[in-house]
Amino acid sequence: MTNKSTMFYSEKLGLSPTDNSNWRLRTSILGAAVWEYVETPQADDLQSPMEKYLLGSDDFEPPVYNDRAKDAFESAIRGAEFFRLLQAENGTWPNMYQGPMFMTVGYVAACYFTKTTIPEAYKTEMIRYYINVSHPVDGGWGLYNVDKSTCFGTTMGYVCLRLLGLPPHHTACVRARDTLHRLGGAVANPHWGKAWLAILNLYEWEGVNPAPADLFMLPQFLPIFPFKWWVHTRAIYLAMSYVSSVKGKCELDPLLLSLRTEIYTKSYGKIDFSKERNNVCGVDLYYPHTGFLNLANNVLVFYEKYLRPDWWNRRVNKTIYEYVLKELKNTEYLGIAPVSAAFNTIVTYMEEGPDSENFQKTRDRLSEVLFKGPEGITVMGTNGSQTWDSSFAVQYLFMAGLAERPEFKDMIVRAYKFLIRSQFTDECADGSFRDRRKGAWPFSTKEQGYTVSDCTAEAIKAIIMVKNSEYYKDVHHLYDERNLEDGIDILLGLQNVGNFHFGSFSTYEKNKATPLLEALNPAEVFGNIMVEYPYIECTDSSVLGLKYFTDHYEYRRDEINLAIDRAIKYIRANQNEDGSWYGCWGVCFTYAGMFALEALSVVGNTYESDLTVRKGCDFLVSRQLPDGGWGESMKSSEMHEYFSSPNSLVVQTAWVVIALILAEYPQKDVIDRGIKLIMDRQQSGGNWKFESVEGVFNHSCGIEYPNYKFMFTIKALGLYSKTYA
Ligand SMILES: CC(C)=CCC[C@@H](C)[C@H]1CC[C@@]2(C)C3=C(CC[C@]12C)[C@@]1(C)CC[C@H](O)C(C)(C)[C@@H]1CC3
Repeated sequence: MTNKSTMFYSEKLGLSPTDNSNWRLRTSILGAAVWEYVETPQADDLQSPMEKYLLGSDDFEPPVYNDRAKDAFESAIRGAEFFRLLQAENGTWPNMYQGPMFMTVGYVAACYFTKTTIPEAYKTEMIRYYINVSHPVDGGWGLYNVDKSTCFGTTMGYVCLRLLGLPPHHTACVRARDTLHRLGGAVANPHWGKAWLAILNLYEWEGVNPAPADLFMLPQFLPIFPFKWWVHTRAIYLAMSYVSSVKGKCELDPLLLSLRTEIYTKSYGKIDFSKERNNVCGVDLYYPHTGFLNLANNVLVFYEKYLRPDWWNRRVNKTIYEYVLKELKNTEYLGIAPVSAAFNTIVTYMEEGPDSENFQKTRDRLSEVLFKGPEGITVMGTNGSQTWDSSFAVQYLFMAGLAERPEFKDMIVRAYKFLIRSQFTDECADGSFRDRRKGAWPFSTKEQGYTVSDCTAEAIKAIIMVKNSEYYKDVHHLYDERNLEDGIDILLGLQNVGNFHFGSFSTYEKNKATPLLEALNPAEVFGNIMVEYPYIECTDSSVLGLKYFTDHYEYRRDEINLAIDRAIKYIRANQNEDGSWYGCWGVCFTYAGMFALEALSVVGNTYESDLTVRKGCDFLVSRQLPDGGWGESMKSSEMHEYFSSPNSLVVQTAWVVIALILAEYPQKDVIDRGIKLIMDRQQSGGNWKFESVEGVFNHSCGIEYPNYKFMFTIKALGLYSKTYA
């Protein structure tokens, strides 16, 4: 057995893990990554160091340095040497993009519903994961892996464990069930939890608030027309509304019948489900219903029950299904993200049956969101973070002064080639209400198919860096720089320039409908999901990409400069009184502060010359901890106020150091102390350890970015040695 010698909780409970040495990560040139369990490994199919590292195997052999790095530059080199080991053949850095605890249920339920067998090794590891991240005190689960226990997390976790084969008397089940009952039982789930339970025939559809498919039939000019919502929300509700309007549910079987007796505090037959629609456990509730939503739900329930003719329902679902098929076509059957992907699998199965190509292809791609790590297997936030990480890796090696060293050339070329392959080359199907995408880049893979503003900007910058370097002239011909122009067109088109947060950038599209729609947010556990909002980080990255492009190319220069100008004004205007910026995708003020100060710096603003920069730096400096580093807790994201973590964290220290160096902060000793902390935390192999969750979404859900602890530290160390050499 080659599993890490640390004893996991699952082992304490007597569950044996699978053999780490049998797992292989199969990757495709477009970035797909699937873990396969090979029963008898072949001699020509050895595990790579990357696979061993990701699995946490004992036989992973890191480089060993017997001394401490003598200076920041040497420390950066060691970090990059280690990071190089983690790159896959295809140029990406596969990693366990874990956190959200409400994704795995989609995979398990979709398999159960469609009678798809989950391979034994996967089952074992999924059970292990749940057990190993269960709450140490009460055995439940929350919204993300280190959250307090919630009804949603605990119900989904419990149901998964049981469907994956753990018996009800197992200690893990007993503890989780007690916690679930204490939280009110499964009736107190939020909307998505209730929907999964209803699909599994563990709850009645009359107790689930409507996900009205009819909305997709409304005239397109109305703000409430779903294709104007945020891309994720509309993709989830599209497929969910199909299932909900036909009240789709699994066949009952003995296991489900038993589950019905386990997850509630009273007997199933005694529950009046119609009265439970709005029952949500207080611990879960992040975004309570508005009175308006409750009214709308009541009207819709009446409509669905008494007024909606069946022929109309069929017709609506026919339209919905056409949209689902378009989504599948546009995403090579992946769907935008795991939640909608699971719903899409169920919908294709219901509509076309188990033997259909659409169902099988959709189901088969589901395995790309699973990832095996030391604690087990979970469903990740997306099918990876490939493009985003590769763009950063290329850029930061250049910025750190490492890219033109021979030992790193291969790694950069591979990432550069991956970025080239990941640029969109075609448009979405007609009538799928998607914007132009040719020329843009996604967050994960080209096949996933969704443009993201900052991912496009960062990829553009990375590619130009390679194109500009003489050292890489042998690979310049691989990319025709005219293709950058398409990317620039898309990026310029993404800026919000109406009366909505003028000058800002959102994530996937520009804002298309009023934020007043948030009054209809039915999800209860997430805020700000109905429409596109402006984001400081997306705006900052867009400035970085546009500025770097216009420094090297003539194309649309005036418009680019105007866009930059507007974005910078937006960034300035959205600084808080105290000099901070709130970050939505990383934890939290340190993350946004770094991006904002870098954007301001590339257009020439420094601590000396600019008041916004000065306030931004002073805010960050005032949060330095006695050990010289910085650390921020997830609580900042939830509470919109700076909460320091008790100890400094490497990633956030790197973010702040980068910000201060780029802003030309005058007091070098402040920066020295941050750099010292990063160097002190470097392990003997040149790596850094995971310390705390780095990312977040929708203000409430933490998500890990395992590559950040390498990329930002290397950037900080390299910039430091360049600046003060
Ligand atoms: C509440 C819902 C709809 C749940 C599904 C989860 C998705 C919405 C999350 C998971 C990963 C996620 C946080 C992500 C992003 C959006 C929301 C995602 C896809 C984006 C692309 C937004 C823009 C950001 O700058 C950045 C590129 C970092 C992230 C990456 C991950």
